Amino acid sequence: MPLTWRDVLDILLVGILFYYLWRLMAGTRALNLVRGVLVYLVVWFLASLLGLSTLSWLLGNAATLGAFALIVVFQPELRGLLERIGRPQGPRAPSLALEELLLGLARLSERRYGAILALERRTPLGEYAATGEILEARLSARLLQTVFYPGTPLHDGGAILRGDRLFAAGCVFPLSEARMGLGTRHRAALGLSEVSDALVIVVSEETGAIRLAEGGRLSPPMSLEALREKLKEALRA
Ligand SMILES: Nc1ncnc2c1ncn2[C@@H]1O[C@H](COP(=O)(O)OP(=O)(O)OP(=O)(O)O)[C@@H](O)[C@H]1O
Repeated sequence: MPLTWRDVLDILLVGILFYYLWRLMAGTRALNLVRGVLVYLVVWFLASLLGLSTLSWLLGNAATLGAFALIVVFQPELRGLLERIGRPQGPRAPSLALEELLLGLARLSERRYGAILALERRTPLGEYAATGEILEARLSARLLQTVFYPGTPLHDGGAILRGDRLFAAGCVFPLSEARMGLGTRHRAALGLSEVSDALVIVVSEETGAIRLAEGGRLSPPMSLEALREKLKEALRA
């Protein structure tokens, strides 16, 4: 059968689809899943090819059950994936009071006030804001210190920035499953960055170190200068 332009288009689109899926999954647990599924399919294929009927029957039946099990186990990743596919395009964030934010972070870090701050971008974080207290207050360095002052009812949990407003505080973020040798504050920052496009800043209570979680990756401790550049760049994109 001759190759038509439709076949070429078909192959091209499938290629692009796989390329984007691969990019979306890079650095997530889902990549291990894909490798696992590929090994499974190869073994299944070989079993059928060699006529190993019991093994191929077993693998065939387990595949149906396994598909449902995978949907349950990888529900957070699938959710993150679908969210990224459906994310609206356009400006990523309204104006951010960057210098006020950096000043606040500097104070939190000096004083070792543990903090977790999510900068909302295209993914609406309303459902996480609803787990805490809605503040809708103009962001200031002093407000940040007040919210994260140890012992206040709102210091426990994460805060959400929407543009130049501190939208909510005391919020519960989803915990990442990744093993990284850090506590729940860092796991919550990473977790939220896995299921949304938020930039999540963490200040460690133990060391005062500032890190940034974005797209399922947590940075090493970074200086305020580096964070300023990173935020400028990310919010421009
Ligand atoms: N799911 C969550 N969402 C938002 N914040 C959370 C969540 N889980 C824990 N936290 C915050 O993390 C705090 C516990 O931090 P923990 O000491 O376990 O973390 P850590 O990563 O070791 O950070 P640190 O270096 O600050 O000690 C809690 O008091 C709470 O404020």
